[in-house]
Amino acid sequence: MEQEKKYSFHQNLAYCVRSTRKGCPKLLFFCLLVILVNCLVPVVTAFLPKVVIEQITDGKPLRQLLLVTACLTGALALLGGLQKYMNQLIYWNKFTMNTFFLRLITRKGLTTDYRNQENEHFRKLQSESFGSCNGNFSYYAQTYDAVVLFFSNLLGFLAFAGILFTLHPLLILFLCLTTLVSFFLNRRINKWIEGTVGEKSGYEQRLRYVTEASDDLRAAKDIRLYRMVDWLNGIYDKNLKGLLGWYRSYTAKLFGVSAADSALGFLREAVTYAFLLYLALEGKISVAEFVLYFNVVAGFSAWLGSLLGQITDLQRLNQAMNRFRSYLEYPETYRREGGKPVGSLDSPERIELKDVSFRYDAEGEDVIHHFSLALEPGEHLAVVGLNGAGKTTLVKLLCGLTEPTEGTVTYNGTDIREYNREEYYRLFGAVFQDYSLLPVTIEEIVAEEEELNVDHERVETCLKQAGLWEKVSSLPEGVKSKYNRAFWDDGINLSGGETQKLLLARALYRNAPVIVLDEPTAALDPVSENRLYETYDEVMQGKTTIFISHRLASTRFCHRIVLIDHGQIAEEGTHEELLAKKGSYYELFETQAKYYRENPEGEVDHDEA
Ligand SMILES: Nc1ncnc2c1ncn2[C@@H]1O[C@H](COP(=O)(O)OP(=O)(O)OP(=O)(O)O)[C@@H](O)[C@H]1O
Repeated sequence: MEQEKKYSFHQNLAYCVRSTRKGCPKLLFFCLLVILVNCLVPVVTAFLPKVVIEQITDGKPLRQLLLVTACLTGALALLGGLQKYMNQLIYWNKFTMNTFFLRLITRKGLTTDYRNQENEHFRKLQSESFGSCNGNFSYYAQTYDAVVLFFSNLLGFLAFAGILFTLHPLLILFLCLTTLVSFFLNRRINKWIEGTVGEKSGYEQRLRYVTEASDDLRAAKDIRLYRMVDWLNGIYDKNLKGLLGWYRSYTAKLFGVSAADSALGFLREAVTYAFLLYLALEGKISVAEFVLYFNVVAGFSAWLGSLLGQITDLQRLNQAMNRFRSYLEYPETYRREGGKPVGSLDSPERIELKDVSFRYDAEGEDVIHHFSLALEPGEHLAVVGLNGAGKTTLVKLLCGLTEPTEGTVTYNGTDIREYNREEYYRLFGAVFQDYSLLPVTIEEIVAEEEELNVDHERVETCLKQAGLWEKVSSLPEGVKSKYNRAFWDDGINLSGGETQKLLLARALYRNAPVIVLDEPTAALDPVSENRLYETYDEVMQGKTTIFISHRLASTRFCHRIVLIDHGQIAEEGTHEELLAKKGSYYELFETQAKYYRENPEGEVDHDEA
C-alpha cells in the first residue's frame, strides 16, 4: 500500500516512550514499577514454600518459622497491593495518553494538505487511527499493557531460567522448544491477519457508512424519498456477511492453534514433572527443592508462553502503530514555515495557470488538461461549462487547495508552491458548493473570530451586502443568534438560500483580494439573485473575482467569460463576443434562454434573457 510506514518494534517502542514523556511522563514510571513488581511477586511466591519447608525440616524454632513466613507473606501482600494500585494508576493515565494522541490525530486531520483529505488511502488511515485511540481498550491503550506484560514476562523468564539452569540446562532447552512450536503456530495466524486487514477494514468502513447515513439528517430526505432503505440494507447485509466470514475464518484458525497449543502444553508438563519426580525419588533434590522446582517449571512455561504470546500481540500492535504513524507522518508537500510571504493582502496581483494539467487518480484521466489562463488584478472572470467540466477543480487549483499534476500556478509571478500556504489561503474569500459552518453565533461565523474580536459594523455591512441583514436583524438575538439547532437548544437554522447569503457575507468580511464564488446564486430567489448582480461591481470593486455559474445570463457583468469543456478552455470573451461567435456558449445560452421567452419559437432578446 502506498505511503505505509514499516517501523520495527524497538523504533515504535522508542516512539511510544518519547510520546509518553511528552504526554504523561508519570505513566512511564508507573509502567516500570509495575514491571518490577510483576516479576517479584511470582519469584517470592515460588520461594515461599521452599523456605517454609526448609524451616520445618531443619527443625527451626516455631517463632522463627512464624516470623519468616509472616515476612514473606507480608512482602507478598505489599507487592500485591502495590501491583493493583499501579495498574489502577496506569489505567487512568492511559486516558491522558489517549487524549494526547487524539489531539495529534485531530490536528493532523484539520491541517493536512487538502489533497490528502481527498485521498482515499489517507482517509482510511485516518479512520483507523481514530479507532486506534478511541477508548481505553483501543489498540493504542493496549500497547501499554502489552509492553508492560512483555517486559514483566522477560524479567520473570530470565529469573526462572536462572533457577532452572541450576537443575539441568537441557530442561530449559526442552521447555523452550515446545513453547517455540506454539509460538510459530500463532505467528501464522498473525500473518494471515496482516494479509487480510485491508479486507476487514473495508467491510467495517462500509458498515460504518450505512450506520452513519441512518442518523445523518442531510441524508434522511433522500433516503426516504428515493427509497434507499433496501439498497442501504443490502450494502449492510453484504458487508456484515463479509465481516462475519472474516471472523469465522479467524476463530477457526485460532481454535486450531489453541488445540495444538494445549497438546504441546500437556507434553511439556508431563515430561518435566516426571523428571522432577525421578530426581526426588532418587534423592538428588530435597522435598523443599522439589516444591521450588515444581513451582518454577510451571512458572517458567507460563512466562515463556506468555512472552512469546506477547511477541505475537506486539507484532499485531506494531502493525496498528505503523498505520497510525503512517497517518500522522503522511507527507505534507505544501510549504508552511519557510515558505515565502505572499505580500500585501490589500490588493490582488496577477494569478496565472501555466499549462496546468490535473488528475485526481494517478491512473485516471486529466480533469484539467493543458490549461493556461491569466487573471489580471481586479478582473472579474466568469467560468461556465457543463457539469463535470472541471470548474470547481480549476478553482481548487487556483486557491492552492490542490496541486497541478503538471504545469504551475503563479501569483505575482511566483510559483505558489514557494509561498507559505497558510498565507496564500488568506488571499481568498470563497463560497463553495459544499461548506461547513461552525455552531457559533451568526456574527462569529461571518467574522471567523470570537465575539471579542468581531468588527460589528463590518459584520452588519457584509450581511447587508449579502442580502441577509433583514432576516438576521429580525431574529430575537440578531447577530448574536446561535447557528444550528441540533447543537444549541435555542439555536436557529437557515434555509438553503439564507445559508448561501451567510456564506457570501463571510467571504466579504474576509476582505480578501480574490473572491471565488462557486454557484453562489443556485439557492437564491430571483430578487436576491438580481440584487447580487446589480451590486456586484460595487461590492467587488478592486478585487479579482472568479464567478462560477450555470446561469449564463448572470455572467454578463463579468469582464471576461471562459467556457470550459473537458478540462480545457473551449471559448473565451465577453458575453456579447461569445454570442456573436455563435459557438458552444451561444448554443447553451439559447437552450437556457428559450424558457424565458414568451414565444418559444421567437428569437431571443440577448439583453433581456
Ligand atoms: N475528489 C474527487 N475525486 C475524484 N474525482 C473528482 C473529485 N472531484 C471531482 N472529480 C471529478 O472531476 C471532474 C470535474 O469535477 P468538477 O467538480 O471540477 O466539475 P464542475 O465543472 O465543477 O461540475 P459541476 O458543474 O457539476 O459543479 C468530474 O468528472 C468529477 O467526477
